[in-house]
Amino acid sequence: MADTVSDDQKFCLKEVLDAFRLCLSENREVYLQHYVAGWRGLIKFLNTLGSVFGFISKDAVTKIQILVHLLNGENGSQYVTIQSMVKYEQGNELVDLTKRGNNQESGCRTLLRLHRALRWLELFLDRLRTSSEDGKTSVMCADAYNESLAKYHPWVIRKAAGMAFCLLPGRQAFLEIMNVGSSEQVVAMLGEAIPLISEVYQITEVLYAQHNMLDLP
Ligand SMILES: CCCCCCCC/C=C\CCCCCCCC(=O)N[C@@H](COP(=O)(O)O)[C@H](O)/C=C/CCCCCCCCCCCCC
Repeated sequence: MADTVSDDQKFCLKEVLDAFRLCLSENREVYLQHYVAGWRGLIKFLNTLGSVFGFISKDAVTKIQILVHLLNGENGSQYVTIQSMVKYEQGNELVDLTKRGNNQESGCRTLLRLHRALRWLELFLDRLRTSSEDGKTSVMCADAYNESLAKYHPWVIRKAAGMAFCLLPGRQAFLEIMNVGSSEQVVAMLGEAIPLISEVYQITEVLYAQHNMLDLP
């Protein structure tokens, strides 16, 4: 029977690993183009999980589209790295710092939402990597969410997310979707990917803290 998912829509952990590796420049700047590519790869995974996860995927896609639009726009050269984006948007008063105003779709605000989600991803993947064969992905996902993203979400989103987590496939099926090979191979690749994701997260966190932008509305 023909495969209904075309190859470029299929999730591949290696693709995500490569994107996050390419994110980092020699002087520890973060290339926005590869950051976006990493998220695009992750969304493919989300899309394999069914329509219950559609509201999460939709929000992530919207945010990625905002960043792609800025990258491809007339000021695209200012958006090559997260560092240059922050400098440009702050220097030109393109960021709403305390309350939502004219810049609701600034690159800085949009990326901050994905940045917070990246912390969830790091915590979740680390649990997945170190869990036993009978570990429950729904619990790992919920614990990682409660430790990171949940504090930024209103009750209704937390509730919907919690219900969706209960429908996650088991650990073995989860590892198979990664398209890497045996469980051992997936675990080894996660061991490579997590430090890269963590480094990108830390660099962004420090940058946003230096510019007092960790609480953008
Ligand atoms: C290595 C592969 C294995 C893991 C693959 C994971 C794939 C995950 C892909 C995407 C993750 C979702 C990213 C969600 C970004 C959410 C950003 C956000 O916080 N948005 C909220 C605030 O935005 P504004 O209103 O201020 O513009 C927005 O309100 C959120 C709406 C949607 C709900 C977000 C719930 C997030 C749950 C994260 C866990 C995803 C579970 C995936 C299960 C594998």
